[in-house]
Parts: sequence; C-alpha cells; structure tokens
Amino acid sequence: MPTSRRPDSPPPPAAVTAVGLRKSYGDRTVLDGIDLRIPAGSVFALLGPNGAGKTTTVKILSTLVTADGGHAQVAGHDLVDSPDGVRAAIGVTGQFSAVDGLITGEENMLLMADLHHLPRREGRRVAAELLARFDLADVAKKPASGYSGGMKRRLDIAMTLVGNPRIIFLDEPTTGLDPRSRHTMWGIVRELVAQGVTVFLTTQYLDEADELADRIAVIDGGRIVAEGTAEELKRLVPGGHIRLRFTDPGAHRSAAAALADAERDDAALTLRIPGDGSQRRLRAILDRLDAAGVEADELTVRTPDLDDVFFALTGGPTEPHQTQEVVR
Ligand SMILES: Nc1ncnc2c1ncn2[C@@H]1O[C@H](COP(=O)(O)OP(=O)(O)OP(=O)(O)O)[C@@H](O)[C@H]1O
Repeated sequence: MPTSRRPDSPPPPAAVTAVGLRKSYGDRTVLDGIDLRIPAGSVFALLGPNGAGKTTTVKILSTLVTADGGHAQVAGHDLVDSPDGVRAAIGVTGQFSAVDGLITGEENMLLMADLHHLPRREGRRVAAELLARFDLADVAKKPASGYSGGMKRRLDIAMTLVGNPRIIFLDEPTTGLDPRSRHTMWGIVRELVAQGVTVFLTTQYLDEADELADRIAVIDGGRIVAEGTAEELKRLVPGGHIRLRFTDPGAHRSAAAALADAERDDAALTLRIPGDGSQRRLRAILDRLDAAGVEADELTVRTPDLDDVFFALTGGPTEPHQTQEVVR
C-alpha cells in the first residue's frame, strides 16, 4: 500500500528533482528530456518496457553516468557540482549485484562497513543487525555464491543500508524472483519507507508499481509518457467491461437481442458489455439474461488496470491481461 500524507500538511521537500535529462549513445537517443520531482519519504516507480531508459536514468541520478543535457538534484546536491554529496546520501542496488559470491554474506557486509569507514566493532554490530533483519543470519557464514536469487537481492540491499542512505535506487528489484521472494522484497521496500527512506524503483511489472508506489512515471523510448498515482493513471483509460461467452450460437443470438448495448463477436460467441463490474450492474445483466431464458457459459469482469494504461500509452502490454473471473 503506498504511503499516505495528511491533506493539510505542507508538501515534503524533494528527494530528487530532474529537469530535461538527456542522454545519447552514438546517434541513439536513450533519454529525451526527463523531468522528475520525487517527494522525500515516498516511493516512486519508473515503469517501462525493456530498453525504455530506466537503468540509464538510475545511473545518471546515482552519478555512475553523466547526462548530456539537463540538470538534477539528489538529496539537495547537484549531480554535477556535488557528486560526492549525492553519493553519500544514496544507495543503489542494480540488476548487476554488488554481492561477491566468493566470500560469505557476512564478509560482504563487513567489506561494505570498511568502505564506509565504520570502526571494526561498529561494523560487526551493523552487519549482524542487518543480516538478521533480512533473514540472512543463518547463512551469514556461507559463501554468497550458494544463495538463492532472493537471498542475493536481500544481501545486496542489506549491503546498501550499511551506509544508512536516505534515498535508495532499486533497479528492477524483483526481476527474476519467484512470487514469494517478490513479496518479501515488497515488504522490505515498505519497511524502508516507514523509516523515512525515499525509494526510487524501476520496474517492468505493473502490479509492483501499483502495489508500492505513491507515484508512477511511465517511460517509453526515453520519454515520460504519463505520470501520476496508480489511480490517476487508471483514469486515463476507458472503463471496464463484462464479457459473456456462449457455446450455443442460438443462446448467443438471444442474449445479444436481450442486451442491446453489448458489443457482439459472432465468431467467438461472446458479448462485451460496458460496465464497472459492480454488483448492481452484474445483477441487471443477469436479470435480462434470465428474462430472455438464456444462460452464459462463462462470465468475466474486467476492470481497467495498469496493464490497460500501459497498453494505451506504450502500444503494448508487458504481461498477459489479468481477468477476474467471477462465474464459470
Ligand atoms: N553504454 C551503452 N552504450 C550503448 N547503448 C546503451 C548503453 N547503455 C544503454 N544503452 C541503450 O540504451 C537504451 C536504454 O537502456 P536502459 O538500460 O536504460 O533501459 P531499461 O529501461 O533499463 O531496460 P531494461 O529493462 O532492459 O534494463 C537501450 O536501447 C540500451 O541498449
């Protein structure tokens, strides 16, 4: 559930602002003028298909790559004037993990503690605390190469937190993880935000953005094509519908006659009726079918979701459409 703010409270300061960020590789424009404003303490999702420019945005904002144009501030530090200030305030975990598989989880953590110049005793304390918090205490003394994908991601985030960053960039944190590990990762993100950390995540998964983000920007071909809350984005697309499927052509014909506002597909023997899927709307449709003496073989309700937004804005879905089936 995204974090919420009291309506009368002043807007929080920005953790990240970017204006007109541009980047090209050769003659290929990868970012074509990206504007962002991410309030401190919120979760922001940059949602886009492969090659949209998500990782490039993260690399620029985390000072790993220089932009060709535009400017940005992260944690109040300008990327160009104060890259060290930016680096001191952020943590980044990417698709290419910082975890060294040849050493143990604990050794990876202690290495990070050394990089942050923590005194030895303090480093051990922080490492042990974070390993426990991320459910890695039992495997702390085993080489990280034997960890599962989810464990490696958790270790990666734990390593990032050694520096106590106020802003964390998570580049596709759940790509390749099984559903359980994805949910664990979502829990971790929520916990971070509860502690006041700002989370900037990139994702190809609409449900992930929907689940976690206060605001979502949809990026496609290096441009932000829409930005808003999940609800605002869903309002951009036409409403849902109720779909009836028949096996008997006669029943299909009778139902079509009874439901004059239905869109009819004679080949598939389906009817598609605009509607919000509310109980009242469903009852009205079923009553009309009953009155006509026909019964549908399948009834599905489809409410607009981020898939639809994605489809409308980028010209293609990233995942198969999910339908909520209510009667079969
Ligand atoms: N160092 C580079 N040299 C040349 N092209 C690059 C370089 N880095 C990225 N690109 C190109 O820039 C485009 C955007 O890449 P980017 O990694 O930012 O996309 P992405 O949205 O993160 O996609 P993915 O989900 O696949 O990681 C891609 O077409 C990619 O091939």
